[in-house]
Amino acid sequence: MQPELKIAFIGGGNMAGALIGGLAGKLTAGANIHVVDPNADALRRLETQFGVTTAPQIDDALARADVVVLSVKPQQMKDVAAQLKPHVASQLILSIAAGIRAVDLSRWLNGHRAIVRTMPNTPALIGQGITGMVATDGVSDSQRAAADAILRAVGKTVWLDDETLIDPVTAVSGSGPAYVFYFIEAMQQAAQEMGLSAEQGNQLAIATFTGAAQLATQSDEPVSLLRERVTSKGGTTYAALTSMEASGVKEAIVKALKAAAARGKELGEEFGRD
Ligand SMILES: NC(=O)C1=CN([C@@H]2O[C@H](COP(=O)(O)OP(=O)(O)OC[C@H]3O[C@@H](n4cnc5c(N)ncnc54)[C@H](OP(=O)(O)O)[C@@H]3O)[C@@H](O)[C@H]2O)C=CC1
Ligand SMILES: O=C(O)[C@@H]1CCC=N1
Repeated sequence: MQPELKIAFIGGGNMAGALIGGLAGKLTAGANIHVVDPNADALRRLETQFGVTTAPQIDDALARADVVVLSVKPQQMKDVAAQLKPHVASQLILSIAAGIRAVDLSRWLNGHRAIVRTMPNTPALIGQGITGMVATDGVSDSQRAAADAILRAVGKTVWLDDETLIDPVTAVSGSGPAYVFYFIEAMQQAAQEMGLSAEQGNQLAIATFTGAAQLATQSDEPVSLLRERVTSKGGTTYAALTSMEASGVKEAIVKALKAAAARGKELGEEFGRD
């Protein structure tokens, strides 16, 4: 534990809550985490659960932070940066927002150069997240290590050299848990339509995802080979995959992820303007 690392969160919503759950009392003491959010109920929950300090708006407490995590929606980022600007000096600014580019954050923060852009995901809540991250030139080695430690407290990290790759990361792993839940929902629906109970469908679909993901993680073989092993010639899996091919499921998934990446880029253009 780095008991002295002081982290401030601007925005105490879903993703910030997931990160704080992994950090408080583990990477740093809860009392070293400060959360700013206008919602009193959300702040009270975080105080009670993790022992963090809170405030309804940005104030001098931000100047004492080593790392300021920007965890508001992309649409809110420019206003937040304007409120934050007078309190920024040597802190590392760590953004988790989709779309918003480091160059825009830097401009809004008076040319601040220590910025890490990240894209985490909600399995961070149970320490199983994965985060794509990229650092600007002004980030020191110790700040980079601190950013990595923060995101590793809730899962794995993947560093990128090129900021434009954050949009594809957002499409794959940032939004990815939603596609998995969507696929599980479809399997649950099919199970029920074929006569299984909701509980049975739920259990079968979720355990299948967990088991297949663990198998893919632990296997040295490509997933395409793992898929082929399930697919007996002329059997049931073959029937299902042939039906999916005929419906263009893979093309639809590829198209959907490209739409997510395009939306990430668009969010940056839409909400990164002056
Ligand atoms: N959810 C996810 O799976 C992921 C989200 N992200 C990114 O994380 C960021 C947050 O997303 P998420 O947690 O889902 O969103 P939430 O809406 O749950 O959280 C944002 C919080 O910020 C608060 N807020 C608004 N304005 C301010 C302000 N001026 N000062 C302080 N707090 C403020 C909001 O309050 P109010 O509701 O009143 O506006 C809200 O509580 C987004 O930029 C998103 O792109 C990244 C990866 C995954
Ligand atoms: O949907 C979104 O815009 C955010 C970013 C990735 C996951 N949720």
